[in-house]
Amino acid sequence: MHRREGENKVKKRIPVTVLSGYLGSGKTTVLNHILKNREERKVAVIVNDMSEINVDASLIKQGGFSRTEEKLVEMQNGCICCTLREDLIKEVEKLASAGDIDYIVIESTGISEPVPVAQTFTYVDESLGIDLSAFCRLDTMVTVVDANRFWHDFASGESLFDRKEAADETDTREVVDLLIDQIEFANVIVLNKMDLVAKKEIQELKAVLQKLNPEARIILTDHGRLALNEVLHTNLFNFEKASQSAGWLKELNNEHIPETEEYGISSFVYRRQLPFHPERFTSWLENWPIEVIRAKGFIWLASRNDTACIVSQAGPSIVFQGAGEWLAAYPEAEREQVLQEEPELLERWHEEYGDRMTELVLIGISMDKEAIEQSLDNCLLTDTEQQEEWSALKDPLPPFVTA
Ligand SMILES: Nc1nc2c(ncn2[C@@H]2O[C@H](COP(=O)(O)OP(=O)(O)OP(=O)(O)O)[C@@H](O)[C@H]2O)c(=O)[nH]1
Repeated sequence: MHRREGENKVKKRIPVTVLSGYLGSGKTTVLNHILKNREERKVAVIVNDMSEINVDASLIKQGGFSRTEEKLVEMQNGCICCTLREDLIKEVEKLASAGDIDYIVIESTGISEPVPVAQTFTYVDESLGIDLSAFCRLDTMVTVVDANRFWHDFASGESLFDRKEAADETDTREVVDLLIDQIEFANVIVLNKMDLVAKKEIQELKAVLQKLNPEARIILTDHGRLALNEVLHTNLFNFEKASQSAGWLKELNNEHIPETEEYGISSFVYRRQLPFHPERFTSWLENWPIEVIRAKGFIWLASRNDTACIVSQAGPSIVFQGAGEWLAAYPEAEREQVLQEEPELLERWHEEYGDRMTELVLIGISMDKEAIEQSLDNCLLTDTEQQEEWSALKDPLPPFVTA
């Protein structure tokens, strides 16, 4: 009896598809295509667009549906950007509780990060007293990629601010970082505008995207024409899984993704249990090998011996920051406690250095693995340098900003 009630409850939760994708990639085109082909489904739409609303309003009104059945909600006082959006939560709740809706499709702005949008559906907002997961469930995160602009945007080195597309003057995000976030968190990647790109280039780009996100389903489209079941009712979204689906993370966790030989796309992990010399490593960062398109991982820098550093690169954007202390730098009692609780950490524990280690995943096209490894090895402390006082080594990198 109880089980049946539970099942009914789950069935009633309205599935939600979120359309992300950089500005102009074709989100609205996909949305209009969904509305044109929705057949009997009663689809409500939430548009959160910084630019003018260009969802075909006639598609919303057409067909004699009442407003409760088909609804277009426009949210123009801001965007679903970097924080959880109170207005999004309220809108979704309003739509869901009005009933008589089969599906909700949200078009987020081209500059929104996907994780906070997804969190909107999984976290209870105590200040509002609303738990969206009681009304609806996130079904699919879709990212639309403009096949014709991808490499241009990827390599541009521009920030959203440079392009006058930033949320405000404090928004310093780089275009390429946003592209990567949207790709790495998607269940479905719609590689759109294939009519504008040669077939071979499309296949190569598809292989790159698959390497960046091995879990994602990739659909090739022109003018957003896709089968609706590829983006609606897929049941693909799972927060835990989505957070673990990035290609670099899989590689770091030893789930090597087979190479795509045809296009020379490959990946490897650079692992060493010796620290980098700060000057030589900085100079390596400044001369980043162009064939590496995405890299992320932990760095052990001799001059910051207690801090696990993180480097995250996507195209020309390289972010280097602190990620907390190595466990080996903890006070002894605390360290012992953690090691007791997580004994698997001991498997990689070095007698002298503990968990200090560089582990960097590199994904690229036509990479010369040996040459890259050699160039990184050249940055490691030499035997003589290991005898010196590491904290006295000149460190040209800026200090980490702590929140
Ligand atoms: N050639 C071609 N043009 C397309 C395709 N898909 C969309 N477009 C055009 O690309 C432009 C941008 O498409 P939109 O659907 O408005 O893109 P968007 O992602 O919603 O854009 P923003 O709302 O500004 O972020 C429009 O002029 C579309 O007609 C396609 O597959 N091929």
